[in-house]
Amino acid sequence: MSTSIPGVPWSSGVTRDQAGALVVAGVPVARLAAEVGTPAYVLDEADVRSRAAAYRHAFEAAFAEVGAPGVDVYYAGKAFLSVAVARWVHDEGLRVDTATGGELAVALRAGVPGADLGLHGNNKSDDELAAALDAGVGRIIVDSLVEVERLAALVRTRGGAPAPVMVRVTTGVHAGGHEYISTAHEDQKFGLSLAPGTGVVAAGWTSHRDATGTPPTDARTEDSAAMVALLAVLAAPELRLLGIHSHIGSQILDPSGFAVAARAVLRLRADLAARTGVLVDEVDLGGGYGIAYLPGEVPLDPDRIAKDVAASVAAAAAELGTPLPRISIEPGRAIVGTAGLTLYTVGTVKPVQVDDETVRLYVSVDGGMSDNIRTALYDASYHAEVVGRLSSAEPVLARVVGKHCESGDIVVRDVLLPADVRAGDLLAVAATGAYHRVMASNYNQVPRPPVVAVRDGEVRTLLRRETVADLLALDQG
Ligand SMILES: Cc1ncc(COP(=O)(O)O)c(C=O)c1O
Ligand SMILES: N[C@@H](CCCC[NH3+])C(=O)O
Repeated sequence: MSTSIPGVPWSSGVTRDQAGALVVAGVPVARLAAEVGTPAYVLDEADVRSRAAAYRHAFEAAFAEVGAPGVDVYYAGKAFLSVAVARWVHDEGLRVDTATGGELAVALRAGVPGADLGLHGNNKSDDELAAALDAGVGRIIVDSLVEVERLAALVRTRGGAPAPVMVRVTTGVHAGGHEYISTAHEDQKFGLSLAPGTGVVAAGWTSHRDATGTPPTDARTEDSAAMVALLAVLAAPELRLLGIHSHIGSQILDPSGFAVAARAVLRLRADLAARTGVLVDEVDLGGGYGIAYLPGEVPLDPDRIAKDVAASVAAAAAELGTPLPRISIEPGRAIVGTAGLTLYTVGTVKPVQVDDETVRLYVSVDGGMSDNIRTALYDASYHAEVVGRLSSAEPVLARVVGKHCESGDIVVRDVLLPADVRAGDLLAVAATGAYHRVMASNYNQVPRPPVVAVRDGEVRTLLRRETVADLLALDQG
């Protein structure tokens, strides 16, 4: 995927005009600031669409090449979801993965058919499960033994067709940009372990038997939690087992973990078939494909990763003597991350003597940790530039900070900015399309910024700016 400004992770529609100001999909940043104000999240529609299409084509081609029966790409809506974005990705042939009743409601409002939706979550409420059943979602990804029981009971009470289910497993692969976004090691809350013997604990064996009376009849104490859950789904007439799901983490730049996880899942699928005669049709390998946040960083390439994963899946299936499953993946960040930037206005600029040799320029912007929590939460790194004008002043060490009452309110920890950066300058932070607006807060009663889409010189508001009146309206006195 080419960016028009080499090296910097702006969206593919970003250019500089003759005066040096940034232009996003034909819209100069000064016009954006005048029309929608700052701070604002700006999303390049063409970039989202082309990355969605690139992932779909790459995985379809790679798995067709190895003879797999098909591929589905689910856009992970947790990265950023609005009605328009759900429609864009669905137009591009993607399905939509949701993680809560709220995300499900947005996707449904967008008109995505239930059959093209999935529902995840380690702690789904009965209301969320019922909403998924009402919508006829294509798959519910169960995350615990208790949920298998609860979902079966819900279907029993409501009547109707068996619920289509995938079982989320943890493969023990440690991958991802930060411990908090790594999801397949043992000591965390997601999924069901593949390690032998873990089924005993996961099932709360005795109490599980006593409490519910419906342990899978042929489960053994040496079984993994994942195996016990699969057997439980097969034993429940209210559930229809579609397949096995694995998601190893997020912002993964070393692709080796995908192959290891894929092999582990295929082995479990073969073990289940040997045990029960049921060879499940589908395997989901999750999302997690890393993007560039800094100039020079190299994102995962969809064609490369698709070929590698397809080769590993094909090799594992051949070794195990099982036919290839239908494959699905769930990229989120890789679809919307690079498409977004956050546009701020600079306020206070304060040089601070840090030690005998170093002066750091603290550049305050009109947002902060309420619109970008990733720096504080994951120690994430970003690139920022003064984007309203070209400066010939020398670059100096700077830190972009927000307006919150917190010294950890840092947006960009270290960046070189022109020494003449001043109040009123427009400043943009790159690669903020994923996990920014959706993780935004109202800390210090700061209203959340809008999300605007740009395309061919047009600006369209996807989510309007919150106002103080919105916040006051929540306050019931
Ligand atoms: C189950 C599941 N699928 C997909 C994703 C999307 O991950 P990413 O945005 O890194 O592609 C996540 C988030 O880590 C997830 O938990
Ligand atoms: N919110 C995280 C990713 C979590 C992925 C969802 N399981 C981030 O900003 O990187």
